[in-house]
Amino acid sequence: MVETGMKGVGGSVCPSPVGNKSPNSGAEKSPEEPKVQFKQDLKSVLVTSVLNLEELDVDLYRGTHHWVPRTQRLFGGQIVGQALVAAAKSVNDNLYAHSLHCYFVRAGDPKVPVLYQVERTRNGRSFTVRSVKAIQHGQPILICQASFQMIQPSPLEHQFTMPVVPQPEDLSTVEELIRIHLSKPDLAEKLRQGLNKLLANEVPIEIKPVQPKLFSNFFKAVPKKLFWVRARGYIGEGNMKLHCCVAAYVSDYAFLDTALLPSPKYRAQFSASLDHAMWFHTTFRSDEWMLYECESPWAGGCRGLVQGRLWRRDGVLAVSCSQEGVLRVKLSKL
Ligand SMILES: CC(C)(COP(=O)(O)OP(=O)(O)OC[C@H]1O[C@@H](n2cnc3c(N)ncnc32)[C@H](O)[C@@H]1OP(=O)(O)O)[C@@H](O)C(=O)NCCC(=O)NCCSC(=O)CCCCC(=O)O
Repeated sequence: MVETGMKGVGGSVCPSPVGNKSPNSGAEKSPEEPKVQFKQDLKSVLVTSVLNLEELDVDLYRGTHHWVPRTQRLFGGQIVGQALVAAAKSVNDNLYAHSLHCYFVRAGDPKVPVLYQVERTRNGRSFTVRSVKAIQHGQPILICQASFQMIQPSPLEHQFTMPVVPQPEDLSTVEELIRIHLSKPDLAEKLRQGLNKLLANEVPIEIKPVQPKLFSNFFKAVPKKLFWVRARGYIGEGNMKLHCCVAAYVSDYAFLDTALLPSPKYRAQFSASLDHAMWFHTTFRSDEWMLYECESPWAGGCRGLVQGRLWRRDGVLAVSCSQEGVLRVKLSKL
């Protein structure tokens, strides 16, 4: 794993301890307060496998796959998460990722592992930069630059306000929503097959949509969506570097399709993320519910731009993300 031990990161936005507490936590419990859901004590596969890179040589690592999207190209979030693990292994313990910028230059092949080659670009007094190349078949599939900083508290602080939404305990998971659809006797056979395939997915992320109907992509809507998200399984407190790598994995999921929301008459024939950028603002736990606020300010030229914010439950903005993806669409038959 990246590093072990209890470490904080950032702290400039909110010097609160690691963890995503509900806005009411610490206060006396009111009868309306939702019950806290405890996770199974099963370690997240993201920690035990996906982000657990094998060290082959100095600054050279190998990563394997767990879940592969139906497109049969490697999941972008997996490659970014693994690249960040590789980069983080070469920086001092007192440095934490504050941003990364990646280009997906070739489709990842799920049949072979990915090699991660780290270049120690610069070690500064406060900031340290690493460049990582993800390689398959001797060619780069991703180029990534990650910047790390030592903790530097600052009086300069502000953040947007978290949207007010229902708490995850009051919402259904994607799987629960799919099962409700599947129980409808008049469901078209093609849709039933598609939903069953989705259920068989072993994506190591749990999602609770705030507006479930937007997840079906059948309704015209402004290009904004909100969902609660967390890593499946337990990761635990204390390894902020690892939580950032898991957030990198999570942040690419269900992100780009925000750009399709205003155009339900089209469906993506070919979609793939072209680039992905992240900014880590403060401490959080990626195995606890975070609100992912996604919006697409623009689409055109067979591309879509999406921007996202990952909020801790206590209203602290933890991570910001941006991505442009290629979106080639065709008229939807449904
Ligand atoms: C394909 C990328 C983006 C670059 O494209 P291009 O330079 O065009 O590459 P080619 O290899 O020449 O073409 C690829 C593919 O596209 C077809 N193509 C190209 N141009 C056109 C055109 N003008 N009109 C129609 N079709 C065109 C071309 O024929 C090829 O089709 P194919 O033969 O059927 O393959 C390239 O840079 C790339 O692949 N980059 C990697 C992108 C990537 O893998 N990103 C990460 C994965 S995406 C992801 O994980 C999203 C999350 C999914 C999970 C979820 O939310 O559910």
